[in-house]
Amino acid sequence: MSDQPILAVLGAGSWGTALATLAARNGVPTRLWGRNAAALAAMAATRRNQRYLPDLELPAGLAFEPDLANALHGATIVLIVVPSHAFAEMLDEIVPLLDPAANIAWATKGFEPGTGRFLHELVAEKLPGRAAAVITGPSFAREVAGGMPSAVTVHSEDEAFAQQIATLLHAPNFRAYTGKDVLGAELGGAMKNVLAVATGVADGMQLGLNARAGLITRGMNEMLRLGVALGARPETLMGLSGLGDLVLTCTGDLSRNRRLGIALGQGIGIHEAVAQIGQVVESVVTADEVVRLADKHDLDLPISKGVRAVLHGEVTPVEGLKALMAREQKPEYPKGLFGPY
Ligand SMILES: NC(=O)c1ccc[n+]([C@@H]2O[C@H](COP(=O)([O-])OP(=O)(O)OC[C@H]3O[C@@H](n4cnc5c(N)ncnc54)[C@H](O)[C@@H]3O)[C@@H](O)[C@H]2O)c1
Ligand SMILES: O=P(O)(O)OC[C@H](O)CO
Repeated sequence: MSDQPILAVLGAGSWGTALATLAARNGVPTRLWGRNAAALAAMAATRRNQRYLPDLELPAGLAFEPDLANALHGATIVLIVVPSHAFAEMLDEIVPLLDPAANIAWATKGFEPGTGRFLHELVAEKLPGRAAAVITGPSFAREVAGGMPSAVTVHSEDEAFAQQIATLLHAPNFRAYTGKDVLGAELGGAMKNVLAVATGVADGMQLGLNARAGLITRGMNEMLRLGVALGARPETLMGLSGLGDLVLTCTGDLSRNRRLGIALGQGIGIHEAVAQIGQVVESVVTADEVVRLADKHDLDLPISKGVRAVLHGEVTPVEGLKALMAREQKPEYPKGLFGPY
């Protein structure tokens, strides 16, 4: 691992731009690649990402590179921040272009659509032998870009690589904790997007604060049950990557997934709601994959399943809520907090 990393950030939306800015401010040579060459040229000229983070002044040390091969040339760390539906394709594109010394990090939250495979599984399959780390946790790009205090996690089986990524991003108001539970960290970041839709729907229907707290807590239970079944560490799910991001996204109106839920709860159709948000709303694809994984492990996750059904228009939000409330009475933790479930 090189002591003087060169960073390529792939994905010039709000989160890729915010993370690239943190690294560049730390003096790390950083290139930001995006698929829209005109947008990159405008960023280079104005030092602003006008569409995604207009208030952020982009540091002088941040370079913009529309050519993927140039962006990757000599880069020793590649940080992928494209939406989950584009993740596998992005890996395929970079495989022949990577520097032999390059290690891989990502801040995408989600699964491979259609298979429920974790992003770390895709990285291991397509880029074997390279250190791999996920950056996740409660972090609205706009707040990070505005220098507001934030704490995230970096998980990797390679502790030195996790530490290197944490150091690369560290700032007076940006703190990264490290860990080794890549699966747990990824599961928390993906599932909270689905659960945020549920609380958003309830808030859009003006069901009150009791409903919101109930959904967050029972949602956390779903995250723990699926996580433990898949081999995640419960403490990862109870930490920043799980509970932390769940609370943020279920209560913070900057969350696009929460805003989607609010719109659905107000009777707005899904296509119109997603178009109004105008950015990536990961729950739209992630809900299917959470339910796929739950079915595979024979787990009943009623909130996640309800969100999936509402997103597909199979039930209305009112019908979805009625179904949740009509479930049979049972103990809160039939088999203890951490299972076995
Ligand atoms: N924005 C946040 O606060 C935040 C925080 C943590 C994690 N994330 C995660 O980061 C990922 C990216 O989200 P974002 O917020 O930056 O999204 P965004 O909507 O702000 O931007 C999406 C970017 O992805 C690009 N893109 C879309 N399809 C692409 C493709 N096929 N190939 C290459 N680029 C493509 C778009 O051009 C755009 O630049 C998501 O998984 C999201 O959950 C976002
Ligand atoms: O806007 P959301 O709902 O995609 O959430 C953004 C981040 O994942 C919050 O940690």
